[in-house]
Amino acid sequence: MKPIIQVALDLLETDRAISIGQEALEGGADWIEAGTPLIKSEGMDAIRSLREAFSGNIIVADMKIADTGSMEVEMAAKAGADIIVILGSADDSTVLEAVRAAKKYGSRIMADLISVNEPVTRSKELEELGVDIINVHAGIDQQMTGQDSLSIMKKVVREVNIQVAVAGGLDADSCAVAVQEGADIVVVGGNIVRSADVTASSKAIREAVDSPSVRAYSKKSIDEEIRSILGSVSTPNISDAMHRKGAMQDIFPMLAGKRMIGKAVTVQTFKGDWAKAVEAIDEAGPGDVIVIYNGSRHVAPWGGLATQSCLNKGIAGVVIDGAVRDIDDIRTLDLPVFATCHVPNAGEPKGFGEINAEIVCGNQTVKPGDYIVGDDNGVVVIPKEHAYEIARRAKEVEKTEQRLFEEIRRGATLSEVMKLKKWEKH
Ligand SMILES: O=C([C@H](O)CO)[C@H](O)[C@H](O)COP(=O)(O)O
Repeated sequence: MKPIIQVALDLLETDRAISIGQEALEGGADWIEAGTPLIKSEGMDAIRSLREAFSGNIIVADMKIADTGSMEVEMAAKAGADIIVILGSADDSTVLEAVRAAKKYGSRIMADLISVNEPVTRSKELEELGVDIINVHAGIDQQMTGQDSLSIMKKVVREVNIQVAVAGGLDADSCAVAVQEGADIVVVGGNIVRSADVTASSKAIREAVDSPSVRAYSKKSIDEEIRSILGSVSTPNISDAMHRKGAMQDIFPMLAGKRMIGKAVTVQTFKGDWAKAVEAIDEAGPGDVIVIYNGSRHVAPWGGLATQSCLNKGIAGVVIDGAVRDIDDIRTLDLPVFATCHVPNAGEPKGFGEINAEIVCGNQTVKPGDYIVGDDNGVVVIPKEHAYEIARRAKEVEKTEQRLFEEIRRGATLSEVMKLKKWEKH
């Protein structure tokens, strides 16, 4: 049987959900899911509206039922849902009540294994309890910390005889792997609904699940993955992902149009003393960013010769809380340089300070190995221990903005698209 694509409409407003759902169906999606955020935002009316708009399609209500199984299934079924989602971790009494109610109203039950400790054992129990579909799911917050659902899904498909769905940040490549490993249903949210071209994204997933064998899936190292994700987002996306933290203050690009991503080699120096700053070039390697605290706007610990030296070593860029000089040379060289200002005079190479100690640069703490990203907006520092999660969250921000941009391009204003008045704090 052809694999089923369930598009998860994780939006806050029904009107946007309907138009995005229509575009997803044009690309080849099969089932329409009223996402949990949509149901929480607009209630059963969201399901009613989707039922009306998509009369020929299966409607899944992602209720994530935790209790009162019968009552909540009845609500969703009467609103028009064909499949209703309960939490796999719900008590057996709730699951049984949900299953009984679903039978009464001619609906099916999908059990979501999000945060279930023993997913394989629980899947077998859920099958026994009468659930129709198991959904092996890494939740959106879990995905941001690197959890994925495919490895568990592979085990679950071998143990149960009911349909198995898989969800959790799936894209065309991972959908292809999922169906090759036996998934009957792929549930895709963000990678369809937050893309600028929903139809094209949905089509790419359709092609991937229909011809999965032609795709190669290569696993990157964590550092490669972090760098690759950070390479596709902006410093504003990262700042949003960090809840408006991480941006260096009073540090500006010295040349326009340069993007910089790398791991910090830190330098603490004092007012114009350029010895440690320049020695750090020899300590740093390809892909590193030298981050210097110098503390003077009037004497520079950095200039054109140091910049050229970095290029010889494949260093990714330089950030200076302080001044640079030789700005005319720096502008002709291909190295991203960020600093407080530029001045004519250098200091002296006295040798005070330290390389690779924790420093404060642009009013942000920077540890050796933290990820530093710079672009025309400025520089952000990402603590290394949270780099993967922040990169993933920044990517989600970027996807959301792409979709908003597209809707605004079609003629709406930002406040209209975001329903700003409705979502003001009361
Ligand atoms: O169920 C979901 C999540 O818990 C939010 O309610 C998502 O619909 C599901 O994870 C699919 O979305 P993506 O992970 O963005 O593909």
